[in-house]
Amino acid sequence: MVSAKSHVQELERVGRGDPSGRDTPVLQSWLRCLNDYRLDPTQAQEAYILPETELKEHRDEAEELIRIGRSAVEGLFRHVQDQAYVLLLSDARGVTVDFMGDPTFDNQLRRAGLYLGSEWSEHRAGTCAVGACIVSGEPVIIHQDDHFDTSHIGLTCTAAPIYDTLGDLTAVLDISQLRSPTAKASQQLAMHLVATTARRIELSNLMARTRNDWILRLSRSPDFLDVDPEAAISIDASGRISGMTHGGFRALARTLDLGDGVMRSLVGERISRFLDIDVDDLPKLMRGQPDGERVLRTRSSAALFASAIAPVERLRGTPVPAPRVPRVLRELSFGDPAMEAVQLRASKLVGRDIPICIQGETGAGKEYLARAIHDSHPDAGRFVAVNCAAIPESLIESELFGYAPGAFTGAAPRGKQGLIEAADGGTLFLDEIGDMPLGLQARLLRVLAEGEVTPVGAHRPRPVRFRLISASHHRLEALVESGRFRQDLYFRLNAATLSLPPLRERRDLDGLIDHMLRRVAQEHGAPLRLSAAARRSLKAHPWPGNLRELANALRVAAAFSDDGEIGPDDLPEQLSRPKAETPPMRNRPGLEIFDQLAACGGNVSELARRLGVDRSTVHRRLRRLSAG
Ligand SMILES: Nc1ncnc2c1ncn2[C@@H]1O[C@H](COP(=O)(O)OP(=O)(O)OP(=O)(O)O)[C@@H](O)[C@H]1O
Repeated sequence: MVSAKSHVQELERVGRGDPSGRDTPVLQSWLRCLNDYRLDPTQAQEAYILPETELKEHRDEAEELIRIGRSAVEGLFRHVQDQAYVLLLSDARGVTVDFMGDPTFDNQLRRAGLYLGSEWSEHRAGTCAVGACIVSGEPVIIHQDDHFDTSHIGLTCTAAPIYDTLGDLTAVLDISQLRSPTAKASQQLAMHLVATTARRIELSNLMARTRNDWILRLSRSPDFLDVDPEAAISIDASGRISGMTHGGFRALARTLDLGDGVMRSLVGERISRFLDIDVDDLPKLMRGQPDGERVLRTRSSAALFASAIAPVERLRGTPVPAPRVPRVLRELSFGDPAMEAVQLRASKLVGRDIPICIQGETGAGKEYLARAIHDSHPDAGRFVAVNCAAIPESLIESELFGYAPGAFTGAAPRGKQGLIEAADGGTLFLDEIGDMPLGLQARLLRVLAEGEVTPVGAHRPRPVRFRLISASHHRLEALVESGRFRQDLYFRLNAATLSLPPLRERRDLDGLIDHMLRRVAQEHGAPLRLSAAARRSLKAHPWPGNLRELANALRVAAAFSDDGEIGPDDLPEQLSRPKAETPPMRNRPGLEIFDQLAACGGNVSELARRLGVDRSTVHRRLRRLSAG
């Protein structure tokens, strides 16, 4: 590697106009750094990582792109992770909004700026792949001392732009290494991979956004036309262009010899201006037609292989129906607006490969909701629930990951399958994820990134595929801020957040009471009625233990009621007694735990600390009480 001193000298020579053997994109970027941004090559600047709140804004804006790009980016990462590559998805301002790297090298990656939240705009970081790509709009390799700032001259970075369907650069996909061979040519394959992945993301984006239009896929060769075309254009029912990938723009621009920078202006043009077809010809280009017939001519007489996809509406014959909330999800509430919003959002996530994070106070129904989402899918596989707070820390690893035969003293001789593997093909529900020890968070992150689990003591990873739903009563963001929860895991888990309202804020208490009473009556084996006075007591209670406390109260009342009529005296103490009275110890022992929990703001860990017991003990007590 060149020394910082000789690097600065070279930059100064270029600044004076001396000839240089560097690639043109690198030289152009150096000159922008020196002349436009007035960066001082002698002042090395560490990589800049955005503060949490700012990063969240960038991520929120890029949410859809991150979701659409996720599977392509994960696919690329699987190919390159063995070569210690890191992947960064940055937004159009150069801020890294998604990141994949080996968690083992976290500290080094963060220091080098190859991390979530790093800003790689050219005016801040100097010549770098993301920054140069944003300015030029072209894929670029910035290898080692191509970087402007001496802090970055050990890195090799290759980036490709991602354009939105109207032609604006919306993101940059970057693949980087902390250490690499000296020759720049070593990064050509990286360049090819990153450009291909960017093209696929653009295609997914186009397909997702233009469901009511035709999609025309084009390539200069028939190979992979249906699965990985060079270019794609969406066309509306009147034959006008409604969007395109960047490859699509190039294909059109070539036909009329148009220059760069006019992509946006092609939207709204008739496709027949560029290609020898109109919208009525598109059905002939659909899959299933003979390959030889799926060729068309451009207005400049070049031949292109083409493949058309009909609008979704046309394929179904009817307009796309609004999502209906499946029955299991519908039964979660009885007219509460906040819950209805949760139910609608949840119904859109059923059967999708999007991690869901459920937030809500203890007993608010997080696991119940997770099961309802799972059960709403007809082919859902197993539902494996893991309470990270209830399993003692020393056992979590082997419970989750399983272990190989003879992995440790006392291990079962045939080894043991872990809960993650047990969820293969189904749903893994990680309850109280905020209580997962930091070391295991890194291991879980690896499972999620790689789709593989390695049992304790095993040498070979096993592939796993599951839907992930996590839950926490902690505000995970606060845990991230205090360093108790990994930020990268947090971002991976909460692709979609569902926040359950606490029971005291719900406006459907009457409906809920009736619904739960019917269920308790079934368990009880006899009909139950609630007196008006008992209902008033239930409605006056603040429900610190939420739905669990309500279910529990009704079970207790059912047990005390003599003739199936529940009166106020049948309710647990904390509900039936006037607020100022000292409780006589008449009720089932242990129910006061709900009040104690409320005093701790619903925080099980805090209550465990105050009682001087394990979190798992508190959970066991709560569960025992709610099991009636
Ligand atoms: N919508 C609902 N209708 C009927 N009963 C419900 C509903 N939601 C939750 N419950 C009941 O409330 C109790 C607590 O629910 P659940 O275990 O899902 O809460 P949680 O938020 O996951 O609790 P924790 O934070 O302690 O893990 C359970 O007994 C469950 O059966």
